[in-house]
Amino acid sequence: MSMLYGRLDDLREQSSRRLASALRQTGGTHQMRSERDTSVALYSDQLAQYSAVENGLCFGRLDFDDEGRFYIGRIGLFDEDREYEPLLMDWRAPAARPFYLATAAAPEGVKRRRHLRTRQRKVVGFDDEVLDITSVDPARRSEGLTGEATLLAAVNAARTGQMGDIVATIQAEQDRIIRTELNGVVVVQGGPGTGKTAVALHRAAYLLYTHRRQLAKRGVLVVGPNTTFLRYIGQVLPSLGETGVLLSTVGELFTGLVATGREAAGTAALKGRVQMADVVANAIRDRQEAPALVEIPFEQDTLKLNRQAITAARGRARRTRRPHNEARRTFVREIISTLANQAVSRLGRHLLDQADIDDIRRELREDENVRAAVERLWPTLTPQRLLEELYASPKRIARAASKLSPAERALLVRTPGAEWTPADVPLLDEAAELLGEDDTETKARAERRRRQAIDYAQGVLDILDLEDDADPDILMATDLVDAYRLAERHGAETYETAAERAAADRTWTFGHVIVDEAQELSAMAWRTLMRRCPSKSMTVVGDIAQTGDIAGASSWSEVLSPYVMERWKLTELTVNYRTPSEIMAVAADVLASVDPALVPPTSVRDSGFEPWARRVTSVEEALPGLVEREIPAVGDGKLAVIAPAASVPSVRTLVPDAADDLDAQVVVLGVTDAKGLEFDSVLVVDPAGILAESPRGASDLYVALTRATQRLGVVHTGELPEVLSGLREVTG
Ligand SMILES: Nc1ncnc2c1ncn2[C@@H]1O[C@H](COP(=O)(O)OP(=O)(O)OP(=O)(O)O)[C@@H](O)[C@H]1O
Repeated sequence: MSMLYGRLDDLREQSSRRLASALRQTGGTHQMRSERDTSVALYSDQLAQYSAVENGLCFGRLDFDDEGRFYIGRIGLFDEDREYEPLLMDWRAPAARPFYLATAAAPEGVKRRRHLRTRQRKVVGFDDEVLDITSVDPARRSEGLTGEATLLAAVNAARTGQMGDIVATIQAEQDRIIRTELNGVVVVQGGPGTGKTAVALHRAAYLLYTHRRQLAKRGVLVVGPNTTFLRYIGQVLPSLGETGVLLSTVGELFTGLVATGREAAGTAALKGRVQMADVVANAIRDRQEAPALVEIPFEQDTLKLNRQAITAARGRARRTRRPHNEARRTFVREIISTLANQAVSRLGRHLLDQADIDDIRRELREDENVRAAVERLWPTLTPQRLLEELYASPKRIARAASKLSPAERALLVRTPGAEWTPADVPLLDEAAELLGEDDTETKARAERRRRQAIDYAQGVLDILDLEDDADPDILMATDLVDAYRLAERHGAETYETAAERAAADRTWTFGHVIVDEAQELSAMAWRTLMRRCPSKSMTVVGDIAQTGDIAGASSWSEVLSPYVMERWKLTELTVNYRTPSEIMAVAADVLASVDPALVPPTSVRDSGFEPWARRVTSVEEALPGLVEREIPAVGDGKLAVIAPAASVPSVRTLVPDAADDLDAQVVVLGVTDAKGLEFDSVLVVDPAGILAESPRGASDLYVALTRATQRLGVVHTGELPEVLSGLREVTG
């Protein structure tokens, strides 16, 4: 072990030396500077990676029948002095696969698999498995687990509020999914706690390792349901030495806008329906107006546009099939030409030459009244303006959404200035596609960046000039020219990771997209995501049985077939690593009430703790004491109180130490925010309230019950819902 850490230290020192020397270089030709920037980025990345893999650098060893052996770890290390012989095998390398897949029945030449337990840089223990067919006991329940002792230690450990990586104990069914080929859509369906999120993140690391060249350029996007969840999983990829992945919610994908507004569940569900794509398209056409007559005062005269002329211009513009803001140019040209003809014939065509006619056109184009008229007939629109003005006007909604019922249309009405909601984002994105990019802000940003680069280049040249001790007055002008040129070249080659560039660009398309809790996404959100991934290289991870959002999915085929028809591959995870069997037995009844055909995943272990229910006369009175009593039981771990969304604020006041950030020991959450998370102990408050709160209430209760890794208690005031009759009632 010390040899491996010695090698890691050498590499770290080498990179910091190179980084320091790159940082010391200043000036030089533009090419030297851009090379320097690339080196700085490269060495900084290397240093970040070396620190990230410090913990648990090496976690396994494979001994082969032919007496060969090698160590497995987070990254590959090679012996420089001995022709780069491998010292440590990267877990993602094909040669490392038997560590995850070899079994006694199919040992792949492996004699022994060793899982190493390390603390800081020391080995503190190990578990060996001898892959010997005669040792297979067919009666053992856990047969088929890889590295069972290490796995059980990992799943039993107290939770920290941050998801950890599972690189040392990936199971065979998970490994197969992680290493599925890059192309095409892979769906990972699995019950709660089956490691879907873990698999998705390890797959991102695997794909970046295996297809580095292809993916580093376009980047990988991981989409999660909310920012709490993204924070929870945020450390996993860095701990695997990967930092260039963009983590985002769908609500954050519309660059330059924060969609934190809230709205009624029915409104959000409606906005998620695929029919909204037509509503947005109709809303844009509706803005291309053709009134019976428009009169435009121009100089001493009044020019007239009748409906026929407007419709003709509009037809031409529409036939370009360009987005609204781009087609506007054609519309303007047609209108100006109609108006110019009128003006010319009134003045007398024979009195004017071509230069006069050109002047008239120019004057018309610049005239305030003409501009205002054109703006009314074919306005320049941003997605924000389009939607805001649509929501503000029941009349506009009626025209754009004639296929919706009056009650549905009423759900869309909203006063201008209200905050954008997550369900608005796919609509804004749809609108942006149909309107054409309004890139004023991007252009302004690029211009600012260019100016900074010019200032920098100018600064460098100034220094060089001074060093040359030349006449500053003469050099000024040429320097300026050079500075522009240098800055431009320099700017084009500035090093930014794909993830950074992608985050600043709405139209960025990714090399691979991973969608977690994918069952929650609406049809409109899928359209947004599919646009970000034209190659349709995607990993879609979720559990149809856990769908809580009314706009969410009821079947993978329904979600995916509009984009890839039947060309997607279903993979399944069946073992639950989180929830112990005692809790799963209770959750299984709830699952059966969602759909009797659904099969719950099999728990990998028992906890020895029986979940309970307690009927109380008042939650206000009882809950603080129950929380107090539960805290010592979780020790260093975490406790979550999960309540119906509507009662979360009041429940929070009952648990004084509770916070909504996951670092706190006790958190109070609604089901939506608890999705994908886990805690050592969970208290579910008011299960009947959770069931009643949404048409998908049973799925929500199933999610709430399956968040616990050890202990579960249910607190209720009225009768315990029928689906929980398997719980033991306790008193006192
Ligand atoms: N092979 C493994 N080794 C160790 N721990 C594992 C393994 N697979 C999963 N786990 C652990 O099980 C827990 C559940 O995993 P994860 O959150 O990925 O499940 P999930 O399927 O996404 O669950 P849900 O659908 O409820 O969100 C995590 O703590 C994860 O680290």
